[in-house]
Amino acid sequence: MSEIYLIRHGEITQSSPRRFVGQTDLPLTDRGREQIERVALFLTGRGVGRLLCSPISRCVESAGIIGAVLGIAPEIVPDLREIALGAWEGLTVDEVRERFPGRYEARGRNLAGFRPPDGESFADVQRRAWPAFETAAVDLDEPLAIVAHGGVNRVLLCRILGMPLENLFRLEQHYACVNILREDDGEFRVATMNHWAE
Ligand SMILES: O=C(O)[C@H](O)COP(=O)(O)O
Repeated sequence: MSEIYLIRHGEITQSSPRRFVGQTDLPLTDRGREQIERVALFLTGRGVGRLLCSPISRCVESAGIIGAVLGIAPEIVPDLREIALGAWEGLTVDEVRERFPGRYEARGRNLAGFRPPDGESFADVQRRAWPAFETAAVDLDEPLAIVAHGGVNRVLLCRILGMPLENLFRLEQHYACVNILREDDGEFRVATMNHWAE
């Protein structure tokens, strides 16, 4: 049995009102870097031998900070990238409602299956992210750390918890939170969810 630390990247700049981010490449804020430095300290001494991250720069940067402290080179895993929100990326909820009437509400009724134009559904994300996660996380000899996203972490947690994707936003994922998972004989358990410190 070994532990998997599933982490969300640190804070990024968000405008107010909030805009859909998806795969848009936004950098960490200074606060986000500090949050991740605290995660690196939390992981110190826990025997983490491998560090994976999404290819999007907020995760690459977060993993770089953690890797520098732990002395591990991060490995990029393309299938851990955040959900593609296509034509909705960069828009506010009001702008989506204006440009795509009724679609924001349609998404709310079908979070698992709804795809924005040129985008993905959460079921699509689960289909690609779960095999990437599982391949890396079974039969571990030493603890593993993964830096990914709010959407990716939630679909992985839903799968482990046996929760329908329709409920995924009930799972909180703060910036720089750590979820502690345990794997035994191909079975995963969630030991701690959304652990974070300010
Ligand atoms: O807010 C969004 O549109 C995306 O889910 C971004 O999530 P992330 O900040 O965890 O990448």
